[in-house]
Amino acid sequence: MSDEQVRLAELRDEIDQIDQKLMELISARATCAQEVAHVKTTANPGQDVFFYRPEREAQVLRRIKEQNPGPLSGEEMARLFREIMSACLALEKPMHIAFLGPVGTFTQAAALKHFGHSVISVPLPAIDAVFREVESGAAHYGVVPVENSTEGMINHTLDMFMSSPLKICGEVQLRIHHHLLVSPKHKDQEITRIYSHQQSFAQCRQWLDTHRYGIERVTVSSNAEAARRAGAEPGSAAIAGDMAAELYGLEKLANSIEDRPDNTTRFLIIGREEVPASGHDKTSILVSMRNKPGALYQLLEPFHRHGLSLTRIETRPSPSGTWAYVFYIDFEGHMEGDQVCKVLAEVEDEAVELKRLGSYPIGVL
Ligand SMILES: O=C(O)C(=O)C[C@]1(C(=O)O)C=C[C@@H](O)C=C1
Repeated sequence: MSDEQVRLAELRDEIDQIDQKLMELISARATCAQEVAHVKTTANPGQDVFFYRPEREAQVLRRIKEQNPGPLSGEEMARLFREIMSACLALEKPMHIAFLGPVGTFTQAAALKHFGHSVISVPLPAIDAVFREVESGAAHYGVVPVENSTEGMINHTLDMFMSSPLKICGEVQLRIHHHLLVSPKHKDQEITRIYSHQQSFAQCRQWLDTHRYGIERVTVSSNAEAARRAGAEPGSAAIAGDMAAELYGLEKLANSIEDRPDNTTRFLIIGREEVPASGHDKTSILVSMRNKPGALYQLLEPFHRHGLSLTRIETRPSPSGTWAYVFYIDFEGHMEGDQVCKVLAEVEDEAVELKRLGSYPIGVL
């Protein structure tokens, strides 16, 4: 055997022994999680038991990122633990996660990033269908897009909160890379039509105008549907992400064609219960104010006075009447905190209506 072969054999032997220990430790962790489930169930007989604990998961993942010794990056290590926790949770209770489908969309990628791969993911055709699935109890949680860094808010999601009793339980951000995709079967044919979702066309507008000017752009209901069509129709291409490309066996004609290199979409996790504080949280509310001078100042002033940082404010037309508005506000802090309680009490005094959409851990992954 050469020196190289001897050294490789030694190192592989070492890796085998480490893997054995890792396996034993992961199994011990999984047994612990089963015991946690037993404690939760026996402490709440006949009641709805919440096996998924977003605040605890956020604390675990934050600690892993902070204490990670390297050489793997904190993100990489957290991703591995994300999957371990996902498998442990599935042992406690398999989670049904509804998402804006079909299979292969960025929303599915966001759901898997947030919950890990050991969930049962349920694709639904529209944002309101995801809300309904969770409201009815058919799914434990739902995942819907809420804003994109290039294109702004997804108003349909915001508007759903006006009437839905659901709570926001978490958030997850996903870097969105779009590719120009074709079927390997038809790749020699001239492209006369490009399919994509309207948001993706908007996020790649400049690239398309420069590189594929004049080619027909056909808007479809999702990127995954665009990929499906490009796979079936000669002379067509799709703009979609990696998951859709893989699902329909498409090839990349051009990689990462989004106009802004930091193109990111934020998704919300919706559920039926409130989430306790994790130590690094955000709160979302909907507020409608009387239509009078200084109303917006009056709404925002308590946040400034109590030192609460606003991360977003959006205005939406109120369903109650013409020229009336509802403000959708995100800020740092948890509803269990003193400062947040004081601010919300003051806002409530002045508002026509205040709806607490939820406090939830700031995205870790
Ligand atoms: O700590 C809990 O409550 C658990 O159920 C354990 C555990 C874990 O594997 O660490 C699993 C699922 C929860 O979402 C959070 C954490």
